Amino acid sequence: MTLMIPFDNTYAALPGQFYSKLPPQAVKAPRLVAFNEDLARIMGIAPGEAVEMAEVFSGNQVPEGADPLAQLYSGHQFGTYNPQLGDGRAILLGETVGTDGKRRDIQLKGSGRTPYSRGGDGRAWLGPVLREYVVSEAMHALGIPTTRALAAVETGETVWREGGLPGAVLTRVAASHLRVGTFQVFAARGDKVSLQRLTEYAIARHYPEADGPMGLLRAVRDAQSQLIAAWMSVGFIHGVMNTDNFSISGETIDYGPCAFMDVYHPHTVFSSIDRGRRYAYANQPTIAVWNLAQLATALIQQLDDPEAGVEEATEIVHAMPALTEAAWLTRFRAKLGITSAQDGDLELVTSLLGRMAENQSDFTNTFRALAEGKARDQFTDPAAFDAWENDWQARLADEPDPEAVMRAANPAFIPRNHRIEEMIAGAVAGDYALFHRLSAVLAAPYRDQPEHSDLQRPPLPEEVVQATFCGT
Ligand SMILES: Nc1ncnc2c1ncn2[C@@H]1O[C@H](COP(=O)(O)OP(=O)(O)OP(=O)(O)O)[C@@H](O)[C@H]1O
Ligand SMILES: [Mg+2]
Repeated sequence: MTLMIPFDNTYAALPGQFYSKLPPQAVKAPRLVAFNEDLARIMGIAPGEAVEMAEVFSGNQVPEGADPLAQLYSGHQFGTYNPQLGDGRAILLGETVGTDGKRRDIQLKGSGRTPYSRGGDGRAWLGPVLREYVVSEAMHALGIPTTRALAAVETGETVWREGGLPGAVLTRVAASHLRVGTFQVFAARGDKVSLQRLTEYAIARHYPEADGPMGLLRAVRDAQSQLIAAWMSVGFIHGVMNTDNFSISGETIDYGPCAFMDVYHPHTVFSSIDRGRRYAYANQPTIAVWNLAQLATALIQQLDDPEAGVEEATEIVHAMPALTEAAWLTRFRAKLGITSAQDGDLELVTSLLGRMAENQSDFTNTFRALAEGKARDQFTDPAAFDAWENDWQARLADEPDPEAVMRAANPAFIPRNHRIEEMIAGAVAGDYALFHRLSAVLAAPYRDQPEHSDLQRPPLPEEVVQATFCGT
């Protein structure tokens, strides 16, 4: 068996301003720890022996047909513009077109220094690599647009963070790695030609029906409002929604400090560096609008008269909150078993969420329990649920099969933080059992799997993860 990746590269054919071409840096002793056969199959990749795959997915061996490069981008980090970021620890190997006709990037993350590394070492350690592997695959199984994980390799090298940690490389797959920041860097430089080229490229690759820069803006807005609503519906907190982590394709990207909420509270933040709570759970829709406004600002720079584009761009951006709210309401209706729309639905949802916040309710388990008639147990004061339940039951009267709707909208399993941490601790000690179990269970998050009910349990007080770290 020889690994075969049918590369078909387009980004590498763009002009040189968009990237730096260089191979990944070799590592000492690569060992393949995970390979996603299902994803490989869709991508038309023929797997090879583990040893060969370890060589390729660590970056030690550049596979035939790859055209490795680091992409240039910039971005607003916590609201402050950083003029040059770029892949400081990632290498795009190239693209494939899958058996489903979809074009996907294949990128190594943690593959060594590049011209964009600034002070960084270009590396990743095993913890964040496995976190991104499990959580991104869980998001996919939840039905939420996301980058995916094709492989994970331990490098056999030590990465220095707070102390010495095992190094690793993630092979990430994405519809593309175009970010809002990819546009911002050329707008900031006043490079209209590159901006136009990039706009054409993004339209051709993601939104062929879009008409010009404003059509692209509209398409990104629509995709992102759906995405944010989907995040909200599963209690996902991205944690670092900087414009360089905001994709043009509408996929979730960069699983650095992300986390799923256990106890519901709208102000929940996990990321240790998000001291201003900018990226709190309930702020995500607003931040998405802010990010879209940065894309709008960048895109209009390519117009002959940027001022003339301001009005249309503003209108497009201003329509985003209503679109996100509509998508949000559709999702939360489904979480209550409702498929039709009636006045009062919004109040029904917000009233439940308010009671959950006051009663320490576990977000995932409360919604899942609705279909099982056990939700009142999730409230410190069950009477708070009873008062709401009457209105809800009355609303369900016209719904043909609310239970099936709820079971398809409310996952039984999410990647809970304390389990992710436990998995990482295990893997660092050489035990991948929990990694494999989480991967298997989270592949079917809407299915009852009573033999894995321990993975549904919220953390005990001593297990609660207080903070997640970008220190990746
Ligand atoms: N260890 C590192 N060495 C060099 N550059 C790094 C390192 N970690 C992060 N960076 C760079 O810092 C910037 C912002 O980091 P961020 O945490 O958003 O990215 P990331 O997690 O590496 O990548 P991505 O957004 O591709 O998932 C990026 O330009 C990234 O490449
Ligand atoms: Mg990033």
